[in-house]
Amino acid sequence: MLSSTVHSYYFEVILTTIALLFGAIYYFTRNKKDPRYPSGPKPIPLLGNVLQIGNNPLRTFQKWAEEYGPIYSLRLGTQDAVIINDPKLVKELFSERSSAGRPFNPFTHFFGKGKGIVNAGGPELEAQRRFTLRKLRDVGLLKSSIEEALMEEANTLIRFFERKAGKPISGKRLFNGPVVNAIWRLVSGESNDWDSATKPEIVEGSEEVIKHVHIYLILLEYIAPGFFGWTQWVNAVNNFMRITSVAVDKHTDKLDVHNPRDFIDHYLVEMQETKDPASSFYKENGRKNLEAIVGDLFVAGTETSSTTLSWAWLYLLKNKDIQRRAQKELDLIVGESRQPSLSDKPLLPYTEAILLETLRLSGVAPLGAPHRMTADTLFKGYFLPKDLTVISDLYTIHHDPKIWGQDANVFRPERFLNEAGDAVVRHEAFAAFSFGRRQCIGEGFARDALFLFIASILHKFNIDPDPDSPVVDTEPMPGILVEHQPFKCIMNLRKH
Ligand code: HEM
Repeated sequence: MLSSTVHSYYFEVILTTIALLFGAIYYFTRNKKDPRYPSGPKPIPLLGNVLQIGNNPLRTFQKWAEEYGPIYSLRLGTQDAVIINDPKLVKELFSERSSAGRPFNPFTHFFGKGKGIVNAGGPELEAQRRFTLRKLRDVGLLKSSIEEALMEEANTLIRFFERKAGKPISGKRLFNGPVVNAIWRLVSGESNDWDSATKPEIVEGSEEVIKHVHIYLILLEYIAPGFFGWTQWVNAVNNFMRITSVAVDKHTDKLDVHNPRDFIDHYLVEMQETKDPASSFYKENGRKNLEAIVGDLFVAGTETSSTTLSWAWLYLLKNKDIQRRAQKELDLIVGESRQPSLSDKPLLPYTEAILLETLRLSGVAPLGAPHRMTADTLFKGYFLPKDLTVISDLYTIHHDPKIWGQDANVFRPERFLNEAGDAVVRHEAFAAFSFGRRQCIGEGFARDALFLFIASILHKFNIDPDPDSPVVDTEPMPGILVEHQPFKCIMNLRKH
């Protein structure tokens, strides 16, 4: 009896030893890297470098950039990643087809189930991306209706501030309504009064999705979904997708192929003209892609744009002299009797420079969106294996004193102007919308919308401090996007 217990004990010890040995061999062979793989901070088993990243990832990445240079590696849990913080290198690598994949992400995947743009890949993505980009950029019907819609949104914003003039207002979430409405108009042609007592369904729906996003959702989906918010988030996404699906149904019923009015109409026309069953625009596949793209435009476009606008408000609140210089330019070009329009843009370089400097300094999408290598690649002597995650550290690029000078952390719109101060200059290291094959497709729309909103408000109002609330500093709060601290301001009508 005793001998059989001892026997089975030894047997278990031997089995465990063999299992551990195999585990160790697997771990070390799996982690044995090509000698040309970029180096980086030393990871620990299972957690990788996660603990070293700490509670201020942006600062940690800046420190690692100094220590390890423009390309270095990290291990995020069991996932290998390479970080790039040199604008030329990001541009060059992201222009290559082999860097244009996306790693699996439960959030974006839940929205599009691999369809659409943000989370898709391969030839289907290329066709969908090309079509959407063309429609957003086209100087055609859609483009002119976008301009008209943006002017109206800017006007609603002015009326909103007129009613609030002289009273303290919170600078947080101030621009969600107009931004969501502008994108919804572009997509569905429908306009809603975001400032009404009951929030329009689309504003409420997209705010719910954002409200329930937090970084722990990814892990907690598997542990206690109801308690930690996964279920609420899934419900919010399903509700949003229902709104989209209803809009597509309505458009299908009323479609006039000779007179497409908005993005959904344009897409439905493309679907009708597609006769090849293998095409990503064909029937059911086309419908799935269309609904996924609508979700993508909201996920990628709303929070980025409205947070950028809030940052502009904070920078302007803290820089009265910059407000005055922009207002001087606006008074000279636009005058008193009308609202600024997009056609004024070339003559309002200082106002545009305010927007560019806000995009640079705030860095709302600090790490862009992660890419995935789709093939083994040798890049600048470094070996980047297939399936490696590649992250562009746009925040470090935008705050690098070697690029922007010793005042890299100062809000100074002049850095985007020529010497005479009368034209905007292109800065090669300006990376807010990233570069290459997955570069933001909403850049033109975002730059037009944000420019028009900033110009229209500065034309009419001064942004002043609330004497009862301290003016906060501009140190960002770390998160998925870079958010400012809560602040209050008072909008005072200007006396021309
Ligand atoms: C201030 C506003 C915005 C900023 C800073 C911004 C920034 C970015 C960045 C950094 C990326 C990642 C690019 C990459 O993967 O390398 C991206 C992707 C994307 N953006 Fe934007 N974006 C903004 C507004 C918008 C708007 C208004 C829309 C749509 C109307 C939009 C639609 C998209 C889409 C669909 C993608 C995914 C592209 C792809 O996967 O191929 N963005 N954006």
